[in-house]
Amino acid sequence: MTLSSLKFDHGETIEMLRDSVRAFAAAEIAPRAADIDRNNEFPRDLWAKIGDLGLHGITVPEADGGAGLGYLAHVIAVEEISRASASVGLAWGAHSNLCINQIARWGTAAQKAKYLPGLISGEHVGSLAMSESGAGSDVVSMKLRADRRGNDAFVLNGSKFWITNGPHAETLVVYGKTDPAAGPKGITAFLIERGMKGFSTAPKLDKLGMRGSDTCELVFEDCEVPADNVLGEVGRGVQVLMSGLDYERVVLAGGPLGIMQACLDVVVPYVHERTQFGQPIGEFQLMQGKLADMYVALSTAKAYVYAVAQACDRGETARKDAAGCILYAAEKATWMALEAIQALGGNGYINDYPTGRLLRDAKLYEIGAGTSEIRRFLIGREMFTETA
Ligand SMILES: CC(C)(COP(=O)(O)OP(=O)(O)OC[C@H]1O[C@@H](n2cnc3c(N)ncnc32)[C@H](O)[C@@H]1OP(=O)(O)O)[C@@H](O)C(=O)NCCC(=O)NCCSC(=O)C1=CCCCC1
Repeated sequence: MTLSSLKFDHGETIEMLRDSVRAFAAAEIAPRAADIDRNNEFPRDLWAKIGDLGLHGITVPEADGGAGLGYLAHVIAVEEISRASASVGLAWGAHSNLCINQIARWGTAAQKAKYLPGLISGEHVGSLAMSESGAGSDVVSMKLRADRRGNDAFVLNGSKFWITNGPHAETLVVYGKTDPAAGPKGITAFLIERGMKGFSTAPKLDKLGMRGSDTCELVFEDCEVPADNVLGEVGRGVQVLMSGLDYERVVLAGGPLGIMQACLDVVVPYVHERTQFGQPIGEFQLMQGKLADMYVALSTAKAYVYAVAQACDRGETARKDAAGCILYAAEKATWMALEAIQALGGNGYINDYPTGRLLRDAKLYEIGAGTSEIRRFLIGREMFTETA
């Protein structure tokens, strides 16, 4: 018997999308998830297969070669991929949302024609770089310099840190300071290509979790970038960055939803199979209480995340709730992975079971795309100012 879940009426297109991504992820990703984690390896071969499914350009308008489906569809695809492997879900979210969606939203016709086809087919991997070793939560204090050279180029010097997909990306959206004295108004976004002279990547970082999603430092040493590669306007990169973070938080909130579902996928069969004191452990009310709390947490998180994604699809700004839905989903995912370990007892603590991986992967979502503390700050500040 399979566990039934609360139905959200998202219409036929979204339900078909969910079914096809779920079937793909179950066949192509889930069987490899433990090895991907153990070997600390980004499964690049999946990119072409995801491209064949037409998923990479999920939010890109059809006129630009995408599927034109929107943010709710994007959340659901991240959720289903993350259910199979959270680290593949994260790497794909960085590719499809942080990179592709930003180019689709801000790119000129020429930029879109040049960069989107390779990213949408899966031939190329995409990345986005804002953080630096000294500018994480305080992202606008970034130091990467982008100095004008004549009318036609900028020269980038500095580095970016913790960059998801950095080791593999052919196309990167990178933020730098074109006017360091202007604070946030001195930020500009650039499109960077692997192979540009003066651009290199350091060895990948050895992370606690999300080990199928490679992360590294990017280094820029007199890297000359054509002025045509400015994404958006010079000096207005902070708008590109901040609005992108809102969409990123909503879309990546699909990750913790997938992790929570993966916890149930392990725990529910286990409580039937495992017997203690002469009966399946699911007969014990303390275990039924755990099941209930897990189910309610996932259903609540889904309702919040989906509602915010639908608001984005209606064109509403959702800064407070973008932060709110990922805050809630991420904290519940970490809690739920701990509950899953507890439900499996000794087995939950050994690596033959996926529970340890789920916990290590879940923790990233309380840090990446803004820490829980930054999310609370954003929500509280907006609540205070909008009621002043
Ligand atoms: C919120 C924050 C802590 C502080 O913001 P401030 O108060 O300085 O920003 P504020 O004064 O709110 O705004 C600045 C300008 O920006 C405009 N704008 C804001 N929202 C928007 C918007 N939605 N659309 C357009 N413009 C916007 C704003 O108007 C202002 O411009 P103005 O001065 O008026 O000309 C911000 O720094 C932040 O958020 N940090 C977390 C970074 C952070 O989350 N990294 C995570 C990187 S790691 C990551 O992403 C991943 C990790 C793992 C996997 C993949 C991804």
